[in-house]
Amino acid sequence: MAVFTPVTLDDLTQWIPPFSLGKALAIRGISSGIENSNFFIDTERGEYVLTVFENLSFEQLPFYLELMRHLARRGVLVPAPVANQQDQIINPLHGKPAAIVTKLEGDCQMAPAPVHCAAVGAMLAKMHLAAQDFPIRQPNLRGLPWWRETTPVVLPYLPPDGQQLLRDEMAFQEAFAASETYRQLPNGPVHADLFRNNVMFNGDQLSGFFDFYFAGCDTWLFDLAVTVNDWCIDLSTGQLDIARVRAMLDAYHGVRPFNAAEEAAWQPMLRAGALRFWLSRLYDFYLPRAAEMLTPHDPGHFERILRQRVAHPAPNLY
Ligand SMILES: Nc1ncnc2c1ncn2[C@@H]1O[C@H](COP(=O)(O)OP(=O)(O)O)[C@@H](O)[C@H]1O
Ligand SMILES: N[C@@H](CCOP(=O)(O)O)C(=O)O
Repeated sequence: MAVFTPVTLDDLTQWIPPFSLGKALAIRGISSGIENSNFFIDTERGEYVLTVFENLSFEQLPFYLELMRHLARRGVLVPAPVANQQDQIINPLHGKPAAIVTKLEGDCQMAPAPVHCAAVGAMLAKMHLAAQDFPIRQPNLRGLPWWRETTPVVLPYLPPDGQQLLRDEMAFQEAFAASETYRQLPNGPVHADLFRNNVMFNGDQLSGFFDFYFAGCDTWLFDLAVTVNDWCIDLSTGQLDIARVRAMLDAYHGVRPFNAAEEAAWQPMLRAGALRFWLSRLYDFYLPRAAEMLTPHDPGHFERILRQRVAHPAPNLY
């Protein structure tokens, strides 16, 4: 729905020469973004995506864009940032940071089958391995410290049974995060928001992961739990669909085998993945940002998922 900062073909024509993409031929705004102003641009060298960042600063952006550059160079399917002749990938446009990245072909797969889940699982494992030596470190900014801050802010808006669930789950997650099992979980840069709307498919062929702006360093299992909680469920109930879960986990394991600590941590981590998005959706629902123009996502969806994950044992990781 949003292009917050308009960019005309004239603006682009003046801005684009240092990128060696030839002349700008056309620009059209992408309506579906919610955070940034995104455009498809046609150049003499092909089609790209231009993003003008509305909230992230020049100081914050290198983690995300350099991570994408690092992953693309290692063959992980992600948009590759295009550098200018000075090798800069973040440049000011209308006073805001902006970047050009390669365009992923295809569309999002909003009704995934096991074949799609397998492709996502294998690419996610490949991404975790490829990001291991990424030199910039930033914690997951939506991790446990943020849950601690946010819980007391949203608690007053919840009915008694919701308050009880949130308090109990926070206590459970605090204990889990302090456990020896947790310490043994491999970690590194993760996407942390790999929902169906952040992956592109060209037919049944995965063409790439995008929207890295919640990425940070966290356990690899947390990333997988977030992904399973969106890709492998019945959206109306939050119940896991075992065929899709198996397809994703087996494909991931085939590229990056799980360890025993991860098996022990799997159910708590599925709960953590649900809690993280319950909290952010509660926050956005009850405390919307000024000038927020969007209908907030339903927090009840992740409350249902959390209750499901608490009540039912997780399928084996491997
Ligand atoms: N590299 C890309 N290749 C193809 N399409 C893209 C790319 N990046 C973004 N898009 C399109 O733009 C839309 C909005 O992008 P998104 O990153 O979700 O924006 P925002 O961060 O503003 O929410 C996506 O749904 C997708 O259709
Ligand atoms: N995936 C999150 C919201 C993050 O927004 P995105 O559209 O940029 O991925 C949710 O569903 O709560």
